[in-house]
Amino acid sequence: FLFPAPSTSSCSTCTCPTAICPAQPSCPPVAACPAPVSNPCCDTCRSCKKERFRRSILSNATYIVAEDVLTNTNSLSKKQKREISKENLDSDKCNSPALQQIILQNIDRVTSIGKKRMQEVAESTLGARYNVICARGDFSYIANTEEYCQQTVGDVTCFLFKQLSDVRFFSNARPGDPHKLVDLEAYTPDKIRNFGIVAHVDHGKSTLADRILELCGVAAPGQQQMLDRLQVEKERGITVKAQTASLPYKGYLVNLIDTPGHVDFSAEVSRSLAVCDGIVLLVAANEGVQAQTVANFWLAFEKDITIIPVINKIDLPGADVKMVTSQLKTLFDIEENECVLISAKKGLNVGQVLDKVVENIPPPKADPKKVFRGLLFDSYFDNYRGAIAHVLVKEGSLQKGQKISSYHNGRSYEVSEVGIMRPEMIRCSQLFAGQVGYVVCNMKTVAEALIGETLYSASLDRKDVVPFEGMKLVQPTVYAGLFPVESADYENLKQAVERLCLNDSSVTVTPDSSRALGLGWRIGFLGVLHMEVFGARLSQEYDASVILCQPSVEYRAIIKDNDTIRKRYDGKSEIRILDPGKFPDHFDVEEFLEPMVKVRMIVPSSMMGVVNGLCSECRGERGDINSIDEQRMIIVWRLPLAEVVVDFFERLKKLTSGYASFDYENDGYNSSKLVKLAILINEKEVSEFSQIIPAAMARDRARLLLHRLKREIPRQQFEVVIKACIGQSTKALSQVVIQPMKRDFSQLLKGNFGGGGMERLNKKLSHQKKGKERMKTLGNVQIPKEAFLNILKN
Ligand SMILES: Nc1nc2c(ncn2[C@@H]2O[C@H](COP(=O)(O)OP(=O)(O)OP(=O)(O)O)[C@@H](O)[C@H]2O)c(=O)[nH]1
Repeated sequence: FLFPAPSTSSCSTCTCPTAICPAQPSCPPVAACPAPVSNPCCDTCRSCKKERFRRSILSNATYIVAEDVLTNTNSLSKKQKREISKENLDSDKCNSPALQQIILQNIDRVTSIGKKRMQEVAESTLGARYNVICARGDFSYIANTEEYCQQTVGDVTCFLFKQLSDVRFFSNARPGDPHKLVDLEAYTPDKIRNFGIVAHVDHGKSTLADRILELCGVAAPGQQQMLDRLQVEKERGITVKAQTASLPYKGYLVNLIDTPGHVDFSAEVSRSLAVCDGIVLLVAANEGVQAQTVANFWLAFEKDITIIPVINKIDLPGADVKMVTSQLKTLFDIEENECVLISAKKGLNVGQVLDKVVENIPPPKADPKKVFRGLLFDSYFDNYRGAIAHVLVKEGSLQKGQKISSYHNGRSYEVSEVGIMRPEMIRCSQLFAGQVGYVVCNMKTVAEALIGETLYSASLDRKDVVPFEGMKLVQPTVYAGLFPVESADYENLKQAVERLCLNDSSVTVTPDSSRALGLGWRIGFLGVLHMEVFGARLSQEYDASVILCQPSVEYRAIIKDNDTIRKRYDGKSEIRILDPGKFPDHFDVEEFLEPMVKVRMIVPSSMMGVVNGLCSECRGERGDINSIDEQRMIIVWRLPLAEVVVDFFERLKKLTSGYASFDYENDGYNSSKLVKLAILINEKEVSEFSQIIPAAMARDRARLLLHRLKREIPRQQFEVVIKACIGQSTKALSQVVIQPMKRDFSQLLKGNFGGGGMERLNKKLSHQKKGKERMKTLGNVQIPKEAFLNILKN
């Protein structure tokens, strides 16, 4: 019996579950327990013994048994079972490091793909039959094995073992066991603090969250990025999804939300702030205030919530605390003495941050006396349990079995589980007013768990319920085609896309198709990084191979005020243009519109010139310029989004050697001259390569496309002319020629340059030329699929 479950009794040293022990109803509390190795009550009381045995079976128990006894487990006495397992305790195959590594590398959200992959890797590397059991929470099994490993990652426990014969999966933990459930009743609103950690990218949010988890005794020291659970988050070291953790601290329940720093995920930040009464605004001492810091400050300021300024990374040699405090004073009027100086990495002064949180952030405005009403602020999809909603309980309480309704969706549910994140899901008996937790209530899709939804007790009449102010829905800014690499994988990919979308409500999906790439989708994302993360998650979590095409933005066209013309566009006065195949006729359009963004950049003063040059090259309009200290300026430009999504940030980083930071927000539409850039190969249009772009970008884009096409299309028997043209015109904006393959007739000369040799050669060459001309008019250019992939790929 190798991995005892965490102690569930109120006494850490004595395993006696006090609540069911009639002999000793007052088992000493944890602190006062005098190390009773053999607590008398456990030996004398029958029901206690019985319960203990039941627990030993139903807790995380791994029985390592010999092959012959496995078939006969039922006949084993309880004692025998324990002894058998003890015998194997010394085995060096227990928790084998090789298996541990395989689990850590392959564990995901317990999808069958993840399990299969883990099994395959173990079998191929270790050359024996292996099996995997994965589940959330406690589970028990009897496995006949001689080598195994049990590992918990996040809220998933995984048992990978060399399989000698059958496995018996015992049962999940008892869901209703009151000993397992955390009781949060003591945390009344005045004992609760809800706050978010916000900062620019890489200023140390997740590291600070790790240290806070350690300080609150929830995590072992030294663990990293505990709130970044997705593989893509771990690999790239970025936070993509905001995560909550409810932690006990000095008699308070502090709910922290670790938010993403990258501009693409700023919607996550504003969503998180809806449930916070304050923020910890983190600034790295070596980099100072950056673009995202400014954006986050104003977000919190507008919401009128408490801001606790914290300067991180003070251990670094390049840390300049004076510079940061003066920047904070200039930009936000924050006094030097308000700042907490910490090193999240070293764990220095982290306690001071929590003390400030408790002292300065007000308790949530919540009323425990009323009937339940809660705000749904986030959700994700679990393959087994459907949508899991994260809620802030504003009034009353929420518990298992309670009937609730959703205000906007108008549906009713029965709550099957409530709990808090710590950072794994921990079941609780009840969630009380002011607390942040999760609720499972048989919502089938995330669409039902609408962000900003008001949940209320079904005992209330809908007309008496005041809904919470909804949250602003974020609109995608960039769109890209998504196709399976092999058309046969379409159905599998469809399922994967649907599931992933359930976890990421900010993407939009519309079916699309292409002659070259088959069936697929046009997907709307919040930015290019969001798009990359989506692609990476598809391959990592669903094992899918996908082609993500080059991103484009959503243009619009105002149709001329004429009934006949408007009829062609379903009577609409304004249309969205995403598909080049549906680009409207210029004569029908009054005006084309292109999306604009307000870009805020913080750059060293010495590099102002180059940055301004870049922005005006990108058709920008200059906005405000302010200095934040002697060395840094904050500059604002209004730029077309199409210019920003391509490679603006890379160019900015290159020009400023990485010293500039940037952040943008949508800023309406501008009138623009748009064109359709068509690619003609031997005078035939290949629609897959067509693009809608502002006329100003057409020439550069045409050159780039033609350069790629020339590289990718193999030489043919005849000459191939590739032209980039505007709209229906056949006049080339740019053109490249791929020379034909030629047969070498020079051997005909055989050194005979005079006489008939030269003549024969010329005759052959002229025949060849004529033949190729004929083929050029008749033949189709062969474009291999790989060429399509390489050109269309982002
Ligand atoms: N020297 C030093 N390094 C730190 C400190 N805090 C964080 N770091 C490092 O800074 C890097 C970024 O830290 P993260 O915690 O991932 O930053 P983040 O703000 O969560 O990043 P995003 O989620 O991508 O926005 C990591 O390499 C950390 O080890 C600190 O106090 N001192």
